[in-house]
Amino acid sequence: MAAPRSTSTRRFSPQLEGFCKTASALADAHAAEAILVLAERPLDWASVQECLGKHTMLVAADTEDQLAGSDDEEGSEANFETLLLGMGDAPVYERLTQALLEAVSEDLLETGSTVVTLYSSFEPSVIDSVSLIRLGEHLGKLTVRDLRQIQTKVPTETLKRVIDLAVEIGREGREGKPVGTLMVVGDHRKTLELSKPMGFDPVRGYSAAERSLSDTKVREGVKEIAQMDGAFIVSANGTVIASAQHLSAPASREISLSKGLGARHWAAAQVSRATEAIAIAVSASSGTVRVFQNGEVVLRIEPLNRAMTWRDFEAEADRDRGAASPKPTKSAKSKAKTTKAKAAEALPPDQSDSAQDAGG
Ligand SMILES: Nc1ncnc2c1ncn2[C@@H]1O[C@H](COP(=O)(O)OP(=O)(O)OP(=O)(O)O)[C@@H](O)[C@H]1O
Repeated sequence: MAAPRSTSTRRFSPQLEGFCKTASALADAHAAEAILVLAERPLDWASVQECLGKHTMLVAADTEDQLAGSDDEEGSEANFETLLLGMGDAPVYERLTQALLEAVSEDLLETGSTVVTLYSSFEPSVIDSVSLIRLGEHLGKLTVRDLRQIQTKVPTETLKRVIDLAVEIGREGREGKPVGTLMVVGDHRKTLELSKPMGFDPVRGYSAAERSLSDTKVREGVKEIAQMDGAFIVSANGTVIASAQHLSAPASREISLSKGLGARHWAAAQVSRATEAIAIAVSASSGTVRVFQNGEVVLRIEPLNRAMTWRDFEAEADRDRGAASPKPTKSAKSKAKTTKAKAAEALPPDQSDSAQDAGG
């Protein structure tokens, strides 16, 4: 049984109280759906909750320690919905964005919600800022990570085009039905060696110009073909080389994926591990787009209800990739479940021979 967590060291300072009251008033004035606290250390959650009042409350933090006592687990003094970010030194703007994306993907917030956020922007670990964020406007302009940080031989223009197409497929589906797909971009010769047609390939026999993703008609055709089983193979210059392909890259013990991701996502992870290609998986069930490189998710884009635009990240272009890279995220609650099922999760559905091997 978990011991009750002590709050004795967590002061509810007059400053924190002032910000909580301000956040609550702001949420009332703008009919905000929720108040999100981005915490850098555990707070006196009971007092924070009391002060924030009746609003839906979320707390996001980088580590489980920082979230301690905030959720509805035994021994907690509050019942915030918690979001574990694991983003280390990422700037507050990125962490807030990730927290909001996570909240949307966990169905804690709607994509069009208005949210009041409390966070620390000037003095580390001290809540000193409050913002009113309209998610529709904010998240529509963002991706979780800067595309340019994906270091690949595939030109950014091609990647952007394929990812935009994937996002459209995930968001729009086809004729009211959700559609998932898989696109593998770059290193197409090696990718072809690891694939075989699943049946009829609709792009076969067309000239390269007729298969170029720079052409709107080709992109529309890809959306049609995406309803079929299998993967697209796209060259670095944005030409569709093949479609409806079954990928069978070798399993790697380095790969582990979140629970709930099935054969399509395992195929994406494995082909990106076995080749220099970038694999882009669109989940039919959620519309989420995941970009895989070297067996890992390096970018995740949630299906927002409006067109995504790409920001210019000049200021961050030279930043060290590792330091700037948010780790894969998960809410604290789903993480607990994930840990229990770890061995099972680490295996692709069709490779259940050795949990230890695959879990790495
Ligand atoms: N190795 C593969 N190569 C190409 N396509 C594949 C492969 N494995 C699965 N797929 C495609 O993915 C589809 C969905 O499979 P599955 O439901 O197991 O994947 P998933 O990762 O759970 O994705 P989703 O979230 O879209 O359901 C399959 O019908 C098939 O079209």
